[in-house]
Amino acid sequence: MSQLKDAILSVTASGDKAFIPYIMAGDGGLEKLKPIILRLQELGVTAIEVGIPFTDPVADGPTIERAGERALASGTTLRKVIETLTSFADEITVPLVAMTYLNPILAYGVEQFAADASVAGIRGLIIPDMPLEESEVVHPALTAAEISLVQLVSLTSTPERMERLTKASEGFIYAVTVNGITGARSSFANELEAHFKKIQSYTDTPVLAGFGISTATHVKDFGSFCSGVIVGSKIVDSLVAEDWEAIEELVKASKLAANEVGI
Ligand SMILES: O=P(O)(O)OC[C@@H](O)[C@@H](O)c1c[nH]c2ccccc12
Repeated sequence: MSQLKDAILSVTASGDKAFIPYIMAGDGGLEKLKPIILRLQELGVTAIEVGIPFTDPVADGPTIERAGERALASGTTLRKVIETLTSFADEITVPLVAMTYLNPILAYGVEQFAADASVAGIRGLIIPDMPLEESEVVHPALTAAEISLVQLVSLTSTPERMERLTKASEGFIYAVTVNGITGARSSFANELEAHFKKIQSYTDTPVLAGFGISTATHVKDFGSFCSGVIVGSKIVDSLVAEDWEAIEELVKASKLAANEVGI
């Protein structure tokens, strides 16, 4: 069972698309984590991806990397993020998906991490530097704590690997939208449609698109052929600017059912 998957499926069953904002825990200080999470869930997001800052963030883009540097400078650690989340876990109504590299988890202790993360409201986990072949290091402890291990599927994966990653992915499939497609974003949706349909054909676990999604039009475009989106850099920038209107506009773009009937 996966609370994360269930949350996404209940959104798509109602005709809307899943919307998962990414935030960097500790950007602006850890005291901001609670108000940000509570406000995002009030806006109607499906889940929240919570990034844990790391000194060697090989998979992060420049915006996320800088946010990570700010978070580290303010003293943020995996342990402090979990403690902070736990302090208001009873107010968290959406599943949290932690995004952390493998090292901090190993340093914390895999079993202890899984148990503490679960109490903190973490229902999914993305470990971008852990290959599928090595996931047995963490998988049993995560399963015991009912935390879904989400796999990233990139455009460059071979068909065999794509199928393997897709079938192994829990909660949802994180389908990476970009690869050599830079600049003109207006056309990327069309090119990716076939790729996404292929991924979805392997599984009934929802496929979500992430990377480079920054406008309401992107959200709607991707929503037309997958189960929803993950938005990172645009959310991080908007939080720094305290531009909640921009965030609200993106979330609204995922509410297709409401838009159709004009409410
Ligand atoms: O920032 P973007 O282009 O909106 O993409 C989301 C991405 O940043 C976020 O999901 C993320 C942050 N760090 C990661 C590391 C690996 C995979 C994904 C991530």
